[in-house]
Amino acid sequence: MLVLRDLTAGYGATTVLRKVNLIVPPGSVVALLGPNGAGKTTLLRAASGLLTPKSGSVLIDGHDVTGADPDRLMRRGVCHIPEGRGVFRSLTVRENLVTFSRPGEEEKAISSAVEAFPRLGERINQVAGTMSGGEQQMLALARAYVQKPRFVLLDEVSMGLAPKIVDEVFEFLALLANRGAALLLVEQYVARALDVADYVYLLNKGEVAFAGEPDELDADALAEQYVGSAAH
Ligand SMILES: Nc1ncnc2c1ncn2[C@@H]1O[C@H](COP(=O)(O)OP(=O)(O)OP(=O)(O)O)[C@@H](O)[C@H]1O
Repeated sequence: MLVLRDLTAGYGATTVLRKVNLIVPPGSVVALLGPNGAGKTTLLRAASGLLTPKSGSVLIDGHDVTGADPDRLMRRGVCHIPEGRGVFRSLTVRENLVTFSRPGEEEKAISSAVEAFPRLGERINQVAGTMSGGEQQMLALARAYVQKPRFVLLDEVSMGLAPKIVDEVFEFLALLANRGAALLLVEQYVARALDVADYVYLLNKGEVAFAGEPDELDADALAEQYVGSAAH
C-alpha cells in the first residue's frame, strides 16, 4: 500500500499541497482529478521521490520512505511516467528500453516491451524523437510493463493523442491493472478515468476536496471544479 500522510509540498517558498492524505491500495486503480494547477503533478512528484515534501510522509507498506530518492523508490516498486513523455528522444527505441532495464536483463526487457506494444518491435532501431507522439508514449509506458512495478504513477499519459491511440493507452492501463499493479492516474479524460477507477480523489488548490468511490462523486460538484476545463 502506498500512503501519503499529511503531505505538504511545494517549490521554494510556495506551498502547493496542503496536508494531503491519499491511499493507493495494492492492485487498485486510483484516479486523481482536479483543475489545472490543483497540484496533481506535484503530488505524483512527491510520491515518486522527485520532490522532497516540506512535511508529512510517504509510506510504502508501512515503511517511511519520505525523502528517499527516485531510484530507491523505484526499487520499492514505484514507477512514475511523467507528463510529456519520459523518453530519450535522441536514443533509439532499443537504447531507451535498455535504459530502463536492470543490468543483464536488457534482452528480456526488450522482448517484454515488444509483447506489450508490438509496434515498438517494428521500430526497434528508430530514433525515439522521430516517432509519432503515440509511439513515443507507448515507449514511455513500456517502462511500466518492463519493470513490473507495484505502483504506477501516470501523469496525463493520453495528453495530445489521437482518440484511437487513447483507446490503446487505456487498454494498456487495464493490462497493467490486470497484472496486479496499482495505478495512480492523473487524466484529462475524466469520464474514462472514473470508468476504470476503484477510488477517486479530487484535488482543489492543493487540498483534497473529495475522496471516495467514483459513484459517490456528485457530477455537479465535479463539473463545478472543472469550470472551463474538459470534463469529458
Ligand atoms: N517547478 C516549479 N516551480 C514553481 N512552481 C511550480 C513548479 N511546478 C509547478 N508549480 C506550481 O505549482 C502549482 C501546481 O502545479 P501542478 O503542476 O502540480 O498542478 P496540476 O494539478 O498538475 O496542473 P495541470 O493540470 O495544469 O498539469 C501551480 O501553481 C504551478 O504553477
